[in-house]
Amino acid sequence: MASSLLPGLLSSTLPSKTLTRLSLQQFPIRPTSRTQYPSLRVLSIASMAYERELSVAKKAASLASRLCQKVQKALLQSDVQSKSDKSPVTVADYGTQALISFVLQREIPSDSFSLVAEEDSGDLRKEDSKEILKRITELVNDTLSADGTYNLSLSEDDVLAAIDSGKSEGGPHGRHWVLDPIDGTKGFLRGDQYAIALALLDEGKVVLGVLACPNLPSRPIGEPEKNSLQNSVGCLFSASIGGGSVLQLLDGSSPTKVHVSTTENPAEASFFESYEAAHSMRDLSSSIAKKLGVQAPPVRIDSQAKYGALARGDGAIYLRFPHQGYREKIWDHAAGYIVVAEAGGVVSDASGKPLDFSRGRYLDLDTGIIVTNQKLMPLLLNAVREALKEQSQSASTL
Ligand SMILES: Nc1ncnc2c1ncn2[C@@H]1O[C@H](COP(=O)(O)O)[C@@H](OP(=O)(O)O)[C@H]1O
Ligand SMILES: [Mg+2]
Repeated sequence: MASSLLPGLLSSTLPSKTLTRLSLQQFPIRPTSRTQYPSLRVLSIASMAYERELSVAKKAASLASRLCQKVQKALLQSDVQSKSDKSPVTVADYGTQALISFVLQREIPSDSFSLVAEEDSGDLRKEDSKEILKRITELVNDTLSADGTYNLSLSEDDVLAAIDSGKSEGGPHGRHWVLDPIDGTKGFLRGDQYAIALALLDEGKVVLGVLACPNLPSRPIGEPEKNSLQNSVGCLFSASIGGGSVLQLLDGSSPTKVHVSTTENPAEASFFESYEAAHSMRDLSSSIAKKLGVQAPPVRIDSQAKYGALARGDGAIYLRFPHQGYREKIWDHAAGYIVVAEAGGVVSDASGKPLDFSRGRYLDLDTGIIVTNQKLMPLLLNAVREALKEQSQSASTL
C-alpha cells in the first residue's frame, strides 16, 4: 500500500505547516466573485488557510508535468503507428495519478485522505498489463528520483494503491482532492495542449486549484512570436480562495498575478471552445457568438488550458455545450473554475447558476458551461438564452 510509505514524513523543501487550520465554515464566503467577499483581511486569512495545500498541489502538478513531458516527447519521436495507439497516454495518465496521489499523502498525511480522480487500477491488475504496470512504476520512480526530494522507490503495489486512492465519491462534506491526471487526452496524443488539473474541495466548495499546462506558450495565445525569450512553453496556474490567481512558468519563473480580460465590448472579445468537435456543439457556440457580436473566429484548444488562457486574458469567453446526455465530471472543471474565478471571471451553467461541485463525481448541470468576465456575463446570458430558444424551436419543427 502507498499508505505504508506515508507516516509523518514531511518534505524539507516545502514550507512547514505553521498555520492553524481554518475551515470554510468559519468563513462562509463564495468563490464566484471577488467583489462579494466581506473584507480584505478575511480574504487573506481564508487563502492562508490553504497555503500548505496549495504549495503541495503545485509541487505535485509540476512533478507530474515532468513525467508527462517525458512520455509525450518519446511519443512524438516515435513512429506513426504508436501515435495512434493509446498506450502512451495510458502510461502518463496512470503515472500522473499515482505520483500526485503519493505526493499528496506523503506531504499532507491525513486519516481522511480523499481523492476523486479519473483513473482506477482495474485494467492494470489484469494479467496482460504486467509490462505496462512495470513501465508506469519505472516512470514514477524515475521522476521522483530526478527530483531528489524523496529518497525512496515505489513498488508496483504502491503504485496500484496510490491510483486506487482516487476512487472517492467526493460530496458536500469534508475535504476532497479532485484530479484529472491528463485532461485533454486527445491533445496529448496529437502533441497539442493538455493539462494536469488538481483542485481541493472543502465542504463542497473549490478552495484551491492548480493547472499545469506543459505546452501552453508563456506569451498570450494569438500574439505573434517576437523573440526566442518569448517562445517558452509550460505554464503553471494556481489559485486559492480569496488569494487571486497566479501564473508562473513550469521552468520556475517568478509568479505573477493574472486577471481576466476587462473588455466590455463583445466585438473585441474572442472565444474559446474545444478543439474536439465532438465535445461541444459548434453550431450553438457560433450562433451565440453571432448574437453577441463577437467578430473573431473561435480559438480551439484542448483541455482546461482554456481556463488558464482565459484567466490571463488571452480571450474573454469560453463556451462549452456538450451534446445531449453527456455528463460533465468535476475533475474536468474544478481547477479551471477557481483559476478563472480568482482572476475575476465568472463560470456558470447555461442558465447563469454557479457550478455545484458538491454532488459527487458528476456536475449535474443545465445544458452547458459558460465563462467570461463580470461585465460581459449578462450579455452572454442573453445571447445563450436566445440561441437555445432558437435551437429548441428549430428542433420542434423538424
Ligand atoms: N462527448 C463529449 N462531450 C463533452 N466532453 C467530453 C466528451 N467526451 C469526452 N469529454 C471530456 O472532454 C475532456 C477534454 O476537454 P476539451 O474538450 O476541453 O479538450 C475530456 O477529458 P479527458 O481528456 O481527461 O478525458 C473528457 O472528460
Ligand atoms: Mg479531462
